[in-house]
Amino acid sequence: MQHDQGVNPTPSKPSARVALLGTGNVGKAVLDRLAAWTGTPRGASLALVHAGNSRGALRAGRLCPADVRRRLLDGSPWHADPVLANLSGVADALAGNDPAHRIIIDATASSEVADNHPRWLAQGIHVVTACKLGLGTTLERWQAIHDAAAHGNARYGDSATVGAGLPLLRNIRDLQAGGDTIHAIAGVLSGSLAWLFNHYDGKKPFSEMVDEARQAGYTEPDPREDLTGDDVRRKILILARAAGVPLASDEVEVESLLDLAGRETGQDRHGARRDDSVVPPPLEALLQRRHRDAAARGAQLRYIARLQNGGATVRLETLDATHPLASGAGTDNKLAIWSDRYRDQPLVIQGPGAGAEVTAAGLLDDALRIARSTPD
Ligand SMILES: NC(=O)C1=CN([C@@H]2O[C@H](COP(=O)(O)OP(=O)(O)OC[C@H]3O[C@@H](n4cnc5c(N)ncnc54)[C@H](O)[C@@H]3O)[C@@H](O)[C@H]2O)C=CC1
Ligand SMILES: N[C@@H](CC=O)C(=O)O
Repeated sequence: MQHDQGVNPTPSKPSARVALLGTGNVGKAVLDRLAAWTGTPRGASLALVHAGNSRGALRAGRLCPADVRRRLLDGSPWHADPVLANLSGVADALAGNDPAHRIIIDATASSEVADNHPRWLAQGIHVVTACKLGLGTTLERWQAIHDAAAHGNARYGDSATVGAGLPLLRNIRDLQAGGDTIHAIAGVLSGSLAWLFNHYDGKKPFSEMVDEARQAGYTEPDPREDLTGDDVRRKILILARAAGVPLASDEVEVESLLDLAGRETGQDRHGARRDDSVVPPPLEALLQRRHRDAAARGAQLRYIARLQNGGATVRLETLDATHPLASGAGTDNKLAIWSDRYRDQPLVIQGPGAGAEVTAAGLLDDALRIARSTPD
């Protein structure tokens, strides 16, 4: 599968036609970034022709991103026309008479949209995605995406799926392209949990902080996806598969924070869900105690994913302050990669790993790389 790495800037080629799916936290930030590029070469290289969400869609020869954004803010109706809103019509929106690239930007968390990635790729439409459900769930879907991209000679821009656009996948691929085998990777891959554990002091309820992280746009649309470890499971799967270890989803051993609390009290996750709080009282108590114990020895709580010896784990760890993965602030993700050339000391990449702006930037970096390449 071709990824979005080749850059071949050629002035005066037709603008790539772009469809944006999803106008939530990330999609809005994509629109803001596109609006800020109006009248610039970057803006000229990407023509937004379709913007859709679960309510409907807008479509035109060239949509004005600022207008689309305004219509979201003022609540103007979006066409609920099934032809426009229906995913099967998105490819039509991208059709044109010139050989311009066609790009779908997926800023949804929708499995239905991810199901369509292989179909679009097979049609030669490039897909750029923040959604991890394409590469980070079943091996069958992951394989279908690879096969379809090869068949359609299309690219799959996945920078935003892990690390919210940090160059994690790119470095793993570059190392392998240079002849290295990836031996192991380990890191903090959840921006929301990093933010939570960086700010939690055991005084303010963890549940309130989860709500703050949600409002700041760091969590998944459903924060339980972060707390159960499902989001990190998908990310370590995406990294592992890119590193040449084709793990199935259930081969990742995940310690869900929700189950962790349930195990202590004998209440299962479903029992905990019935009281309708995202962070049930047993988890509050458990985190308070784990935080107090860690702080007493100057250590940090970190939710760590590891790929080693062909297996992967995700769990809450207490790391000494001097541990290479312990440092970091805000939503920082931090990934250590061991390979042939980085055998003793790993390559370490760190930076903000959640948030609408960085994610939108990662998506549009991928889209620009595609737009600047020569259509095949
Ligand atoms: N928030 C972050 O820091 C990061 C988020 N992501 C990913 O970005 C994606 C979007 O996240 P948010 O913007 O926070 O979600 P959100 O819930 O704010 O927005 C999702 C959008 O998708 C739309 N949508 C749902 N089904 C659709 C369909 N069938 N067709 C068209 N649109 C549809 C919804 O109407 C909504 O506009 C998720 O997959 C998330 O995992 C990735 C990296 C970082
Ligand atoms: N919910 C995710 C957002 C980015 O993928 C996270 O917390 O990292």
